[in-house]
Amino acid sequence: MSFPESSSRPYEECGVFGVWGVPNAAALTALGLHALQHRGQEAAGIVSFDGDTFHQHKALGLVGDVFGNQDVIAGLPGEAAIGHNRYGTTGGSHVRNVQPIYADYAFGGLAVAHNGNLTNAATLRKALVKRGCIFHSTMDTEVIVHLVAISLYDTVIERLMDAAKKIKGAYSLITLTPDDGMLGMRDPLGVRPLVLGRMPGHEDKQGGWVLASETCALDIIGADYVRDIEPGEIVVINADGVKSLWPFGDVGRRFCIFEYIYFARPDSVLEGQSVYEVRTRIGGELARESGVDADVVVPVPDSGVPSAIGYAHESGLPYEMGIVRNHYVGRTFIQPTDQVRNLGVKMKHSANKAVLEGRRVILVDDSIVRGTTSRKIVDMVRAAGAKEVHMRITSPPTKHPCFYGIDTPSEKHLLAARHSLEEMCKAINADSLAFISFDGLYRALGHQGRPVENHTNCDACFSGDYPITLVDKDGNLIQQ
Ligand SMILES: O=P(O)(O)OC[C@H]1O[C@H](OP(=O)(O)OP(=O)(O)O)[C@H](O)[C@@H]1O
Ligand SMILES: NC(=O)CC[C@H](N)C(=O)O
Ligand code: SF4
Ligand SMILES: [Mg+2]
Repeated sequence: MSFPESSSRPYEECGVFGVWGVPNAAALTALGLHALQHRGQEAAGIVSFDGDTFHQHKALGLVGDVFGNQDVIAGLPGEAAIGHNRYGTTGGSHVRNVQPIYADYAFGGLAVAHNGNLTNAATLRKALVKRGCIFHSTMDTEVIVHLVAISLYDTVIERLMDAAKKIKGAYSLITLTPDDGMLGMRDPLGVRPLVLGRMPGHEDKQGGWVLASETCALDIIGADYVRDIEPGEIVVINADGVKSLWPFGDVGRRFCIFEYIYFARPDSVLEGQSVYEVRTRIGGELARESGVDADVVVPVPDSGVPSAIGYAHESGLPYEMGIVRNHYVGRTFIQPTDQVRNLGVKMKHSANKAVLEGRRVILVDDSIVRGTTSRKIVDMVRAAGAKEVHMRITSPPTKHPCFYGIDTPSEKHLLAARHSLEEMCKAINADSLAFISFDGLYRALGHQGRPVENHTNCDACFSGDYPITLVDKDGNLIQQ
């Protein structure tokens, strides 16, 4: 099993979704996964439970391709279902690496869907294989399935809690069991999101429950947002309602700050904050920190849009669509080689001469990873006749890989890890380049600045301050 740092791809993560106590749960799950498509485009899967038997369908591809056929949904009966959109962090893009993972135990079946990445999966896997466990995939998630199997506790919930105490890393999990219902679980620091929703009831029947990575997946099926699952919380959802368990106690919280900057959909609300509003505020902070004389503010679509609106508002400059996005091309970083990725950027964006010609342009994007997008866009904007191009980025420089569920490239591929600001500016051919400061970013989240102590969020890909031990990478356990 390879650790994600070997990856030459840019980043992405996964979406999880589950429904309990609602007719046609699989159809709702397919809709929920559709709303979460931006979180993973490699593979999709659903496992349903009809009160007696589990059913599953999973395949490589987009949700629409995998679940576009009514017969497929009809083959997933039941009032409970969980689903997963994958972009792998540990384990390649193969048919055997599609989630949810389903396993048959002596106590019955269990399905698991995971967003995040375990930092001790390789270490645990080694030990599990040694004691006879036979793995069917190369995903980190599968160690959870085996830890549940070998646990000496009686109930599934106790076994899952036992497994949770052995794994390290980031995880938002949804599991489906025959007797205990649907379970949702967030890692002790709550690095990845997970929200609870409820379907409206009808006549004397109460509405069922929904778990999802983001609130946009509740909206698509008409579910009401109830609350976020808390860091370290396990919710058990069944006919008795929602019961919370706290196996870890309170160890703080470190929600991924990049969810706000890039991953999440702008119409989602995470940890009580609208993603759209946070992004527009980051744009405002950026305009205050690194304003420049110019004629027009242009977003790099899609993720640069809300921040460019905030930047334009704060600077008083007009906001214009100087770059038009082709909506039939997905996120560029899903392309596996640099050559294809370069072409992908051209396929995806085109310059709008009517806005750019003769103008001094401020471009706003969320991040520079390899620099592929910025370089292409700046050249494109110049070729369309822009007089000056100033690049403004709504994250601090990305200098470190993520080990918590985002498939970032290793340091050697990260432009900011190896170059100064001036070198980066030159590399992307811009007239000026500025990133949001850490304090500006945290101000946009409602803080005074980046907390010196009692950190509230994970920002390790910018700061190198990893809140959860990187067991496999550092070899701690292996040495022990
Ligand atoms: O420096 P790079 O390696 O090019 O990566 C950075 C780019 O990748 C992402 O965009 P992407 O087009 O993937 O997705 P989006 O449509 O959501 O902005 C991100 O928004 C940056 O624009
Ligand atoms: N990006 C993710 O959240 C992926 C989940 C899991 N680590 C996998 O590789 O399948
Ligand atoms: S390292 Fe970056 S992307 Fe990964 S969890 Fe932390 S903030 Fe998010
Ligand atoms: Mg982008």
